[in-house]
Formats: sequence, structure tokens, C-alpha cells
Amino acid sequence: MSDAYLALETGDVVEARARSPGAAQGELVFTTAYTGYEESLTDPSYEAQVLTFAYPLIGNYGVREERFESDRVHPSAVVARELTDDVAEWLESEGVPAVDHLDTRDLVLDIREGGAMKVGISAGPDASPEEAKEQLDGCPHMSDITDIGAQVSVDEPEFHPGTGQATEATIALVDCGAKGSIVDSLTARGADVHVLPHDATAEDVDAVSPDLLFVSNGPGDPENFEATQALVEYYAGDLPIAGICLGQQVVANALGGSTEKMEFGHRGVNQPVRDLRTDRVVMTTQNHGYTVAEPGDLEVTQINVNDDTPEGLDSAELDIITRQYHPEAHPGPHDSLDFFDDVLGLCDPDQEVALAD
Ligand SMILES: NC(=O)CC[C@H](N)C(=O)O
Repeated sequence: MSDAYLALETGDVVEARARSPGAAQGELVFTTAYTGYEESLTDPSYEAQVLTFAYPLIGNYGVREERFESDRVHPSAVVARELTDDVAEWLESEGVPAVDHLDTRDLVLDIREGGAMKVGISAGPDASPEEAKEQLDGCPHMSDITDIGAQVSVDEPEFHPGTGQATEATIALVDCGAKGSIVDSLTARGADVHVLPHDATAEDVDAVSPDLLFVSNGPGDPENFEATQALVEYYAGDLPIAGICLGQQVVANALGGSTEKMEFGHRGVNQPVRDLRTDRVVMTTQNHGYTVAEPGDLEVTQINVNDDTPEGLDSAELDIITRQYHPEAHPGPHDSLDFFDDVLGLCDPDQEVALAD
């Protein structure tokens, strides 16, 4: 007998095995990543989503805290063909429902055909299809979760001193749900990083006298990060600006561009990206469900090889550089780590960074 149920927006109820009990709701998405499950599960960008792993076995190299991207698990529930005991016990200790022993190939095809959809989950000894359907009925649309930034951002500024030697830059990093690896990539190159709340004001930014404003990754609809967008509007042209993933989207929205929801997004560790200036293709890690539709004052410098969506935006005039993918990704690939050298180059008036106009 099954002890877990997933109620989908298609009307189907899928039976599964409970590995961590509880009821949950969220936007059902899938990642094709075959490695990096600890990083994915602690990535704040997965807040309010139910993460399905397309790769069939998750947990085969254990659970180690030093690989975490934040201090908690962010998906509201986890779905896989087979979860190891290590991962199931970790998710149970975090109170995050998890299910396995279902055909995740079918689920991924449902998402590919129907788009990212809402799901309700009921798992454990008292689980029922009715409870799963109640969860589904109560699940909000991702774009309606207007306070999602507050759920993942620091409440107070935090300071992370540089550990490397390459630069003496000071960065104001607006935390919209930042992955630890972004801060680490900057401090490892010597930058002092002030992590500021998502709703930081210009006074908060001025208080740390930064050389550059950095907008982090984060969950949900970029249009719900109004305070962060206002900061970018305020500083554009006066301070160099960089961003990753949600950061790219917020920067585009601030500079006359627009964003839109994708059908099922890009989530995986082998997304090919072409640089339009060099024709070089790099492999990238991605996790996003929205995309820049119009780049506004920025120029599209990199595109996704699969669907031509913007992956990199620049402005030489405004000293802005953003990426839709994750150059900092662990365990990799690390093809695009030089992004951070370009970002820090923008802080140094003696350094030439070749940006598109
Ligand atoms: N990783 C991210 O920053 C994701 C950005 C945004 N929440 C999206 O899904 O598109």
C-alpha cells in the first residue's frame, strides 16, 4: 500500500513511497542535474518549489554540510526515483517531506508538456489523496508570493571580509536569497562583501561605501523584488552593477527591460551558453523559471544554445555585467568562473573590462 500521494494540476494523483513525512505544496519543477544534490537542496532559489530529480539515484555520496549553499533546505518537498537513507534522514530532520519509488520519467514529461505546475503532497502513515488535493487547492501561484524575498534574505547586514589577495574592492551584495558560493567567490578574490537585506535602502548601501552593487540569485518572480529594483534604478550609471540569475532579471527590469515566465525553465548542470562576441560555448549550471524578455538599456552578449534566451547582459556605458546562469556553481562546471574577475575588474579604474555597449 502507498503511503505518499502527489496531486498534480493535470488532475492526476501519483502514488509514491514516503521517505520524510508531512504535507506540502509548491511549484513542481525538475532538475536534470546528476550531481550537486546537497547544493541544489540548500539553494534559496528553490524556495516554494517542489524539486523533482530527473536523475534516478540521489544521495550516493552522502550529505556533508560544507557543501551547503545556505543554512537550510529550501524546496518545500523533494521527489526522486530513489533517495538514499542519508538524504531521507537529512530531509526528515529538516522537516521537509520527501517521496520516492515513483516513475519520475512520467512526472518530468508532465512538466515538459504542461509546464511548471502546482502540486500538493501528502506523505507518511496518515497520508491520503484527499490531503494531497487540499494542498494543491491551497497552493498559490509563484508570482503571487510577493514576500518571497523576506523568506530568504538576511534581516540585518552581514560582513564577509576578503580572504584572497587579487583585489581590495568592497561589494554591497543585495541578498535576494544568495547562495553562499557567490559570497565565497568574491571573498576568495580578496573582496570585502557586505551582504544587505533584499529591501536595503540607498542609505544602507552608502553606509558601506561600495565599489560595486551586486544583486544575488533568489526565488520567485523577479517583479516581486521592487526594493532591489529601485536600488538598481538609483545607482545605475553611478556605481558598477553585477548580478546573477534573479540578479540579471532584476537589473533588466530596472533598466527598461522586462521578464517573463518560461514554460518549464532551465534546471541542470549542462546548459550550453554561447558568447556572441567570441562564439565560444561554455557549459553552465542553471536554476531558473523566469527569463529576461526585453533587455532594456543592456545588450545581450550571451545566449542559451537550446532556446536562444538571454544568458548574459552587459553595458559598457553603465558598467554593468550580469549572468542568468551560475558561474559560482558547485560542484561545477567552472567554465565561466572568470565572470568574477570581470566583476571585480569593474571596481578597478586601472583595469579594462571588455563589455558590450
Ligand atoms: N536561481 C535564481 O536566481 C532564480 C531566479 C528566478 N527565481 C527564476 O526562477 O527565474
